Amino acid sequence: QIGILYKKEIDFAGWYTDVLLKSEMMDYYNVSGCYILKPWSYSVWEAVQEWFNVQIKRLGVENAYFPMFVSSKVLEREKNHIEGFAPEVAWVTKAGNSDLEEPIAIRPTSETVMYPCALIQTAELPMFLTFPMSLDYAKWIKSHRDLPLKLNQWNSVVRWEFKNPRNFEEPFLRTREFLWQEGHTAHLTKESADEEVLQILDLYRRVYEELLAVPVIPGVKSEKEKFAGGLYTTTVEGFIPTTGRGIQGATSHCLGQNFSKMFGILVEDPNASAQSKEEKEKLFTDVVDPSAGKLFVWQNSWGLSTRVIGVMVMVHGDNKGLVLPPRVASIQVVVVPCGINSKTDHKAIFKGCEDLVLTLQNANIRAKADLRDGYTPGYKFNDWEQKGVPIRLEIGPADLAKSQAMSVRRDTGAKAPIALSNIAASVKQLLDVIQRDMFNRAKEVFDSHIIPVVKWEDVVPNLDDKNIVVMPWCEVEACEDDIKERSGRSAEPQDERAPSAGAKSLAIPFAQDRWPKIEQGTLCPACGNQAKRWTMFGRSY
Ligand SMILES: O=C(C[C@H]1NCCC[C@H]1O)Cn1cnc2c(c1=O)CCCC2
Ligand SMILES: [Mg+2]
Repeated sequence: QIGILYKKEIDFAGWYTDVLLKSEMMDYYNVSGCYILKPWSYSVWEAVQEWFNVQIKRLGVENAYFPMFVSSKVLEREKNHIEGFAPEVAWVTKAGNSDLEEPIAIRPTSETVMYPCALIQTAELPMFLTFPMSLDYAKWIKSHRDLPLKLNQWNSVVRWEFKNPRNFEEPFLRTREFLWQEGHTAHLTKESADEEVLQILDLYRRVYEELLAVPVIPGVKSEKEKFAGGLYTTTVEGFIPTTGRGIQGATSHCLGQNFSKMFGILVEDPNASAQSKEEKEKLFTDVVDPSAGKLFVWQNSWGLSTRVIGVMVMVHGDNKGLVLPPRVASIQVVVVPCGINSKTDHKAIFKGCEDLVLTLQNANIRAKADLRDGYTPGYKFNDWEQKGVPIRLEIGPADLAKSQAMSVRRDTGAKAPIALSNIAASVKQLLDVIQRDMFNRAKEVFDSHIIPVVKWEDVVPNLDDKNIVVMPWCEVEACEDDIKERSGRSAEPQDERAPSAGAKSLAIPFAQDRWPKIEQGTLCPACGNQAKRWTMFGRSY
């Protein structure tokens, strides 16, 4: 590889795909909107999975696997869940040369795969469903004692994103198939569901901040931006400084009882009086009367996808390529032999490199020696810098003589000799410093691009200056439509490739105390209604 050909701040799209290709994270595929995740990026996803799995299992979540196919009858059952999304659903209509009786959808998400009814809720269902079918989800919910039910899937989903030609698909950020985890839980009470929504959202915050060194802002979505099938949506919002656009990092929704009412997921109400015999009988008639001491369960669903990889690349990458946070780097330290020529004893140097790698590996540091023949040290330096390896250790005759290695940080380029004695502890410490510095730098950039705005005329200039604005906002849905409309035009001549689209509400941050308390009489800058909470608005992915 001859280095990254694009400059991040000049041609961001070109830079992004060049970095993904040259670092060997991704490769193109001949179905548009689909990409290959090569080991260098898949190992980042594995690091996220390993950490997240430990955390959700502590919360009592169990992993399961459901079919990827959904019948149209079931998919279109929860009306407002599907409306607006329909164009994105991919369908199987044939097997071999014969058409299928009924087209079958490929899951775009699995609510309608996992929640189909078990008990009757209306006579409209075909007869074969009028017996207590053990159909998936509700089968696990025979009694309130089975609650809370907490399942998660690691899988891929398909959304046939149709794009206007200008908006190229972006690998990891928006693809037609992507990997994610989708958690789906059922609770007896709203309180139990509410608590879990926030527990999961904080795990998402930690995936970004502690593993990927990417700062995010947790908050709640506006009514317009929330998941239409749910009760409310919480989110962790990220920021891509190069474009000044916000990006939804992951979402944790409370679905309320919307889906349980639609799919008839009922349990007997533990507080209801002991049901009479005939009331129990009633359950298996053709109409379930929820008032018969039954209650619809409260549900959550939450998802984080391989989008996290794209955000990490965009936030940390530079004009030499990828910059990996140590916590998710599959190689944290690369050892490169130097100063080898006809006069030097390269065997001793290679041995020194191999011993050093073993010492580091024994301390659980992911280290590798690059002893490839036929490549100069300079070539190797460039190669590993492109791949974003956090630390390079150079070992030459002079270093060996002084029993030291020359360390080079990928994030800042800083060089410093490190004594070989106790080198594992020093390298561990340096990795921690790199992880923390990467986060702190990104946080400082994010924070300095969130501009509090109380007058409308300050909105568009700040957006055009690649910022997010935070406003004391009225939370009126019509006002949000108006803001999107009015913030589309930009004072600057439009960059024909990335039109300055209107600003959407990104989140209502939970941490309102970053900004002055909103008093009676503080008016929404867009419409003049009484403001309620500080809300982030920005152009977004
Ligand atoms: O997927 C969700 C909600 C929920 N699904 C599970 C994980 C968390 C969360 O994303 C929202 N959603 C987004 N996009 C689509 C759908 C959809 O329901 C359904 C049809 C195709 C496109
Ligand atoms: Mg979508």
